[in-house]
Amino acid sequence: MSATETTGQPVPVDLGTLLTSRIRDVPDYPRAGVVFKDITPLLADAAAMTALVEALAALAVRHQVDKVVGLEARGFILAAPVAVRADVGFVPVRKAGKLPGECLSQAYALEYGTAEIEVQRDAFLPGERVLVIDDVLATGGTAEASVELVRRAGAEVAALAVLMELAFLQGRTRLETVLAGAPLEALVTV
Ligand SMILES: O=P(O)(O)OC[C@H]1O[C@H](OP(=O)(O)OP(=O)(O)O)[C@H](O)[C@@H]1O
Ligand SMILES: Nc1ncnc2[nH]cnc12
Repeated sequence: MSATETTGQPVPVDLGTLLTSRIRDVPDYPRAGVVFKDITPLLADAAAMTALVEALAALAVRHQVDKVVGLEARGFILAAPVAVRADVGFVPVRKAGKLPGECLSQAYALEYGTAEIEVQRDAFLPGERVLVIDDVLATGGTAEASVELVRRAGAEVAALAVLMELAFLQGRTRLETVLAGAPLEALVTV
């Protein structure tokens, strides 16, 4: 996206500013007291989505990953085009009961509930390097469970990337131990 100066020349807009401008706050959703970060305006904006996918694909390349993992459901929307752009495979981590065949499961709590996620046991070759992608890091429960699950499936978590980190919920601190030095990349922090 670009703004237009009085000269008529396009001026590049900072990525963080662009992404933030396309994420909408929805108070008291899905529960009273939660401010929900709605990414649908960003998904509907081709220029913003392109910039987001390019930034995440650059991380996949920089961290030399073999696979990109997306977390159901919003993580899928970001991770699948990133995998294509980075020319690596995509692996879905799904809510329990959705994947066929032998799966590994991990239960967890998130900002507004509890859930269980699964990955197929044969999703990775041993030691494959993986970039885990999600839209929002809130309490870190989902990210923590996914990192543990991916490791249990035999892969190495090279990095975890999120579109938006809600810093006041301290997910980054919670993830320090499980990440064990693997970087947490947040494109936007609020
Ligand atoms: O850091 P946490 O407190 O764990 O919260 C973050 C998670 O919450 C949302 O997922 P949700 O389970 O609502 O799934 P959705 O993508 O299917 O809407 C979001 O997409 C993250 O995965
Ligand atoms: N506040 C929030 N907005 C969007 N997704 C979330 N997942 C967990 N907390 C969230």
